[in-house]
Amino acid sequence: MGKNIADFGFSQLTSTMPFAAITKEIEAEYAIPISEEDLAASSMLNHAQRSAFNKIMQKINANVPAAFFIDGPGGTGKSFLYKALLATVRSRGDIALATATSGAAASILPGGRTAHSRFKIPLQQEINSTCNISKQSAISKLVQLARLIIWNEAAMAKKYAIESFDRLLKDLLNSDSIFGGKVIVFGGDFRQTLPVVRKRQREDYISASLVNSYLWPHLEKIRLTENMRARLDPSFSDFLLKIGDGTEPTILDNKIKLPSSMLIPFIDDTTSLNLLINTVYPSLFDFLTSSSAVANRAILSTTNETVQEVNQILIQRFPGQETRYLSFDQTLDPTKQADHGDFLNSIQPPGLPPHELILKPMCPVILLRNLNPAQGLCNGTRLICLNFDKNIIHAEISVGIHIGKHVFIPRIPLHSSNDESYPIPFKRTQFPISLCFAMTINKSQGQTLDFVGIYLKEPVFSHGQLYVALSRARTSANVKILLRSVTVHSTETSYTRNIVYHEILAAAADT
Ligand SMILES: Nc1ncnc2c1ncn2[C@@H]1O[C@H](COP(=O)(O)OP(=O)(O)OP(=O)(O)O)[C@@H](O)[C@H]1O
Repeated sequence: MGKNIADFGFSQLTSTMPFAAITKEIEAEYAIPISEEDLAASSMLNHAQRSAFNKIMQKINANVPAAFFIDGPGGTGKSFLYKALLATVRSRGDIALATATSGAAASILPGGRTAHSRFKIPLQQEINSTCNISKQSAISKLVQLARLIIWNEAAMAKKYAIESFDRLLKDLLNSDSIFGGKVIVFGGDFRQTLPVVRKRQREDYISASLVNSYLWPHLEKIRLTENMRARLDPSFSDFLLKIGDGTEPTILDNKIKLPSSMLIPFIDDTTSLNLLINTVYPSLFDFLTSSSAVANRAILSTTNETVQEVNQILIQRFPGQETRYLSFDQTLDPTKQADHGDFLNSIQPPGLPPHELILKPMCPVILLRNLNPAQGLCNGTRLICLNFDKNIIHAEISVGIHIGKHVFIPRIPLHSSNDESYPIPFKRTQFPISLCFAMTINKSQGQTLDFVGIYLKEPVFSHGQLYVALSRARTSANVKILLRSVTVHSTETSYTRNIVYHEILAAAADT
C-alpha cells in the first residue's frame, strides 16, 4: 500500500513533540501512505510542472510565506503536481495538508479531505463568516506544523469560503500576512464548473467566484498548458480547449456542433439510451471479475433525475440477486410525520441517497458523506459492494490510493439540505451511498475515466459542464454522447449548448 513518514526514519518526530501536541489528527497525517508512484512523480514532471514544483519547493525550503494558484485546463496535470509535492514534503517528515472543494476531488489526493471539513468552514458562507476552530484545538496545531497546504478545485469554491480560510490562518498563526504566512497552493480551472449558487443566475456565479475576491491579486499564478490526459490525441485536446474557452464556433441557435464520430445516433429515447448504455458497458459480467477495469467507466449526465434513470436500468440488468433497502424518513417536527411520511419517501433531494436502494453484489456505488476520510471514505469515494447485512454493507474501495481496501458502510441518519424546492425539513436513515454506473457531471470533476458516456437528455445548464464531461477521457474514441432530439429533424441531433461565462475566464487570465 506504500510507505509512510515512519518508513523514512522520521518516527522520532512524534516522540520529541510535547505530548499534548501529538493529537489524533497529527498522527493520522503522519500515517498517510506515500506511494512509490507519487514519489516517482517528481522525476516525471513536464517542463511547466517542474518549474512550478521547483518554485513551490523553494518557498517551502526557505520557510517563507507564499500563495500560489495553479491554473490549467483539465488534464494538464495539476493533481499529478500536487501528488508529487505531497509525497516530497511528507517523505521528509513534514506535514502537508491535502484538501479540495469537493469530496470527489479530495479523494484523488493521498490524505485528501474537503477543505470545509478540514478547516470547519461554515457551509453557508457569508461575507466575514469565520471558521469554528480555537487556537488550542488539534487542528490549530496541525495547521501550525503544516509546511504546505493544498486546496484542489479552488475554482469551484465560493470566495467567502477561501476568505474565511485566510482569516482563520491569520488568527491561528497570529500573523497579518496573507494565509498567516503559510505556503498555500490553490489550483483549479475556471473553464470547469463553478461554485454552486442558489439562484443559478450568471451574475451570482461570477460574484461568488474566487476571481472576484480581494485575495485573487495576491495569488501568484502558475499556468500549466500541456494536456497530459489527452496527449495521445492532440486534435481532441485542441477541441476540448475550444469547448472550455468557448471559442468553438456556435452554428445553430447558439449551439456548437459535435463531431459525428462521438455521437450515439438518435433513433428514439429508449433505443438510443440502450445504445449508449451498451457502448459504455458492453458486458456487465465483467464487473464480477474485474472491479477496477469497469470502475473507470461511467455515464455522465446533468441532473440527479437522469442519473437515477440510467442507474435504475443498469441495476436491473446487472447479474446477481438484489438486496433492497428502504429508508426511514422522519420529519424533524414529529407532528408533521403523519401528513408527510409518504411524500418524503417519494422525493429525491440532492445529496441524499434514494428511499429505495437496490443493490447487487459487485455493483458500483459512490459515497455521499465523509465517513472516515483518513481511511479513504470521503464524499465521492467510489466502491464496489460485496456483502449486504441489515445495517452494514461490506464494500471495497475501487479507485484512488485506498483501492482494494475492504470497508464497512453503516446505515445512518442523513439530513436534507436547506433547499427551497424541498421545504419540509426531514432526516432519512439510509446507507449514505448511491449507485454510480451513472453520475452527475459535477461529481466527475477531477477524475480520469477510461470510457465516458455523456447522456444529454436536456442540454447542459451551467458554465463548464460540457467541458468537464468531455474532458474526463483520454481520447475522442473513448467518449460517446447521446443528445436527445428536440424535434423530428434528426440533423439537429449533433448540436448542443455549451455555456461559457467569458467574463470569468477573462478575470482569471488577468493576473
Ligand atoms: N508528468 C506526467 N507524466 C505522466 N502522466 C502525467 C503527468 N502529468 C499528468 N499525468 C497524467 O495525466 C492525467 C491527467 O492529470 P491530472 O488528473 O493531474 O490533471 P488535472 O489538471 O488535475 O485534471 P482536471 O482539471 O481534469 O482535474 C492523469 O492520468 C495523470 O496521471
